[in-house]
Amino acid sequence: MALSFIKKVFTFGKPAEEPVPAAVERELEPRSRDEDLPVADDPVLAEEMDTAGGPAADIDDGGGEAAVAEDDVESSILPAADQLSDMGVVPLSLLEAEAAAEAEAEIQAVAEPVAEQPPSVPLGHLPHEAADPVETGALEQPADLEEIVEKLPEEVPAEPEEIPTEDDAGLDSSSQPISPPVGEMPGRAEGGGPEVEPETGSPILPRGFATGPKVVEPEPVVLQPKLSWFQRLRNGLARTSSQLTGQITALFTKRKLDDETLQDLEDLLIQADLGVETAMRVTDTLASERYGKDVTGEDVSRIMASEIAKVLKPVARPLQLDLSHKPHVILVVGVNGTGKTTTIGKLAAKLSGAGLKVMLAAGDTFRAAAIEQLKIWADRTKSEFIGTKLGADAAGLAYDAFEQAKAKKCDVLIVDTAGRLQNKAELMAELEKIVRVLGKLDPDAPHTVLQTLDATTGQNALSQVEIFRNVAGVNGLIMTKLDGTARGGILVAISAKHKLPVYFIGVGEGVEDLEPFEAEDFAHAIAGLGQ
Ligand SMILES: Nc1nc2c(ncn2[C@@H]2O[C@H](COP(=O)(O)OP(=O)(O)OP(=O)(O)O)[C@@H](O)[C@H]2O)c(=O)[nH]1
Repeated sequence: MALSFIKKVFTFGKPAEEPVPAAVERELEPRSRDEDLPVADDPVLAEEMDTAGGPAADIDDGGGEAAVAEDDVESSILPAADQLSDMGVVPLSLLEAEAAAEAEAEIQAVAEPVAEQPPSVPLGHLPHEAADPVETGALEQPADLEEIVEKLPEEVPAEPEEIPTEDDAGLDSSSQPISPPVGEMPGRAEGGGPEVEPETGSPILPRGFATGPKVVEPEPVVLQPKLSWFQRLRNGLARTSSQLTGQITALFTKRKLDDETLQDLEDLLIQADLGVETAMRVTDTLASERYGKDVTGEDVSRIMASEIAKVLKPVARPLQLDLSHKPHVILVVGVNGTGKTTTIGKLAAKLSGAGLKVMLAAGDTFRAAAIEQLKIWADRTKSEFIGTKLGADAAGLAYDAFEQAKAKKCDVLIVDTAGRLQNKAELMAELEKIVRVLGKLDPDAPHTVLQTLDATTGQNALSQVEIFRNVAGVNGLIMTKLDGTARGGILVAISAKHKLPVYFIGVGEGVEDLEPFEAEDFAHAIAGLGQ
């Protein structure tokens, strides 16, 4: 390499009449052969630039040592100036040397951009719309470019490098971009998550896949809008109301109100558990107002809501607490699973939240889980708690509870009882005993006997009230599980028949899902109307 530069910078032409001395020729001859010189990797451009005064320092191909070695070689093979003249060697002029160096630099300047053509935009594959910069003259092509390119076959790929496509990987690329969009890049978590260093040599994956460690996204905080009680009631009664109003609308589509439609409506309302009495009230009112006229489903819903409200108003009463009694005793009874324990917890939350001192007594001595469940509610609601061992006498516990509540000056004592089927005489007798024992401690106790009713049981709830009323003297009702049932109409039938106060209704398992019973709200919700 250095030798080629030397060849360019120095002319070895000598006057013919002055032959080179044989000794000198011998000394020069072996060193004039390229193969005898140490050769760097890039024998043409970089080193020549270096020697020609170009930016040698910038071109460090890692062969620094080689360059130093070449310098040594050059100095060892370069004859001194006076020696050259002695040898008849005539140095090129400075201008000639510069011209040679410039020529080499030009070759490199032209060659480099060609060699750096991005493989993804191959020549000849420009879109037709895009003007060819060479054709338009925007990019002036050097006249000798072809020649230069020919000289550098290894540096200019004849064919552009193909980017491997999904086809190459045996995958369908018909609708695939060559570069997958952000989020589908290998090594990048989907959804633009934190970037993950792609593994070297990782394959191009189909859409919907990503490589790298699983990125755990933080749980999005979903703020639930706070619903009003009426909204929750409507949601809870949605199944009941949609079934009812759907059937009514179907019945009154393009029909005048006649005897037949009235009879159909009455049947429909009875099947919806509203009870015969309420069904007849609705049809009578409808007939008196609209007989022989066109009637819409909404007309019927409004009249139905109005009649239901009339039935419910007398029973929608607040639970009266006589706080002259310390404690006011509430005995909670009902069939298994109707929601006694849960309802006690919800009531305790309301009462202790209002500043009353409450004691909860675990009178369901049949179920260990029931005792534990009530203890949890007592802790949650900061209420006093009294329990006994499994299988112990429930009446005895009721007695102890009253004594303790009195001693602790509790305002309210709520006694849980075991669920029992109304036809189990033995269990019903035990319930009677609890009532008797409490009556011995305070002639008015229990002051309130609350029965929980599960709305999903439908017509069966009517007979449950009948029996518990006779055995335990039930004097108030709470209907639970009005949410998710299509049988909410049963509350209307029970109210019409027993005329017992309905204090609260439950529309869910949460502590806030128990609210005072409001006749108008319930009537509107069940008829699918607004407040
Ligand atoms: N969806 C819904 N579930 C309720 C409601 N009230 C109570 N529950 C659920 O009904 C189930 C039974 O409730 P409990 O309070 O254990 O009933 P219980 O009458 O004490 O049961 P026993 O001790 O077996 O007699 C529980 O899973 C409660 O969470 C309500 O209003 N709506």
